[in-house]
Amino acid sequence: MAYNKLIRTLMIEIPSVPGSLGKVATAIGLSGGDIGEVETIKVGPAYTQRNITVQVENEEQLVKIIQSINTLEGFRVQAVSDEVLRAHEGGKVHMKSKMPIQSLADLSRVYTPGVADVCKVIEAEPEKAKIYTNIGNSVAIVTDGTAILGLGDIGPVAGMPVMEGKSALFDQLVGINGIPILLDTKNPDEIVETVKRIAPGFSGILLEDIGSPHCFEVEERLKAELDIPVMHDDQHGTAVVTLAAVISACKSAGVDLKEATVGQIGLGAAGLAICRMLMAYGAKSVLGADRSLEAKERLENYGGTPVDELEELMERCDIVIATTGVQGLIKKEWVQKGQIILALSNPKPEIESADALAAGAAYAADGRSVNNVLGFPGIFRGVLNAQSNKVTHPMLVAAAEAIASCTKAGDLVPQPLDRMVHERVAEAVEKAANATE
Ligand SMILES: NC(=O)C1=CN([C@@H]2O[C@H](COP(=O)(O)OP(=O)(O)OC[C@H]3O[C@@H](n4cnc5c(N)ncnc54)[C@H](O)[C@@H]3O)[C@@H](O)[C@H]2O)C=CC1
Ligand SMILES: CC(=O)C(=O)O
Ligand SMILES: [Mg+2]
Repeated sequence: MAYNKLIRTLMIEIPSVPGSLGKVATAIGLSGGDIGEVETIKVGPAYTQRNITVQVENEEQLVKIIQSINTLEGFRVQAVSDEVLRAHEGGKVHMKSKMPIQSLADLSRVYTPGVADVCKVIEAEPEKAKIYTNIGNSVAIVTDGTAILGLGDIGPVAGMPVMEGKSALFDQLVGINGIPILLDTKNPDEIVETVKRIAPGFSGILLEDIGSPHCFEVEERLKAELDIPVMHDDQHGTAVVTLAAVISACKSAGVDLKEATVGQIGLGAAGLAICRMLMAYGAKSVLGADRSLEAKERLENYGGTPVDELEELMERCDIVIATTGVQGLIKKEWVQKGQIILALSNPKPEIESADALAAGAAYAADGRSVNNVLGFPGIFRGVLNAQSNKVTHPMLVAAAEAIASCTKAGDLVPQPLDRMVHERVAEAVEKAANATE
């Protein structure tokens, strides 16, 4: 099933006569729905109850499907459930014990009194905590909830599904223990103070969905004040993956980045970091637009060129990247022939890739494929493997080049679930860390 549509499960009561399931399938198909799994819940003499999963474009189409099933004689949609919500029931991650605790001997080994000896070993030699606890493999995923995806300041608790998602990805892609930490403050001093105080339990800090401009100060201060690696994913994870996509797009389109003009729409956390990365990587010039004057001034301070009108930026640039959180911001008629367009906002892009391509773009991608999931797991795996206490610019460039090197000809980035990509990123980052230390 495609992942940009709504997925719903319909619980339907169907007459127990041959051909009934076919009638439901036809009703769903004629209304434009796409059928996934079909599950039989109960078979009775008169009625059979089935769960049918359908993929639909929008809520209106869902309503149409339900109405058309209900107009069939003897058929009734009893309930509609949301597969995505169902997948989140009870949360997506779970802290689990690695040790079986079946006997009293196990208990005294894993817990008291045995554990006290381990505490004393660590007290005498604190670095042994990395051997005898999971601190060496744990990263805090810290948010204040101020820029959750492109949903804005919805608060840390509403942002928890995203943090649990990052945690699940850390675990499954690179075996890191990612612990979500929700902060009940947006005050930079309090964020820094709180993260510093919880830092002893972790070997790295991934700042996530902390909005601009306070994210810049928070990250800089934590980097300076902590002796473990700190990275704001929305800035640097995104910049890494965007650079990888730009490298691939330039290669495929025969564009030399050193001769290219890049336009960045949205100069917040992601946008400013992307500009800085592309300028450092040698783009000829980087233009940037934002509705905030301060954001444009920040770009200018880093050597970029602010532009006031989006249309002007679209006209002047070979490569356009957007991270505003505003769905549909880029109009089809602004797209130039042969342009490379990365509309990276989640959950919905500034322009659909199909529309950008139809309007003449040579390459187009959105934030579901060009996504920092390709970056942050391998970056932290590499940094932890190298036992480095920082994430540096050369490590980020090495990560971007590793992602680009795993990309198939014609694609902009590799498939995020390809474990080999994350291994390559980790190796490249570890190598870059060892080269600088
Ligand atoms: N694909 C990916 O891996 C990633 C995508 N993103 C997406 O980028 C978007 C922004 O995220 P952040 O940079 O963290 O947020 P942010 O809040 O730090 O930045 C958003 C910026 O866009 C500007 N903006 C908003 N509306 C605008 C408009 N109509 N015209 C011009 N500028 C406008 C704001 O002034 C702000 O500077 C979100 O939708 C997020 O999902 C962010 C990180 C990773
Ligand atoms: C992917 C991500 O981190 C974001 O959209 O905020
Ligand atoms: Mg994010």
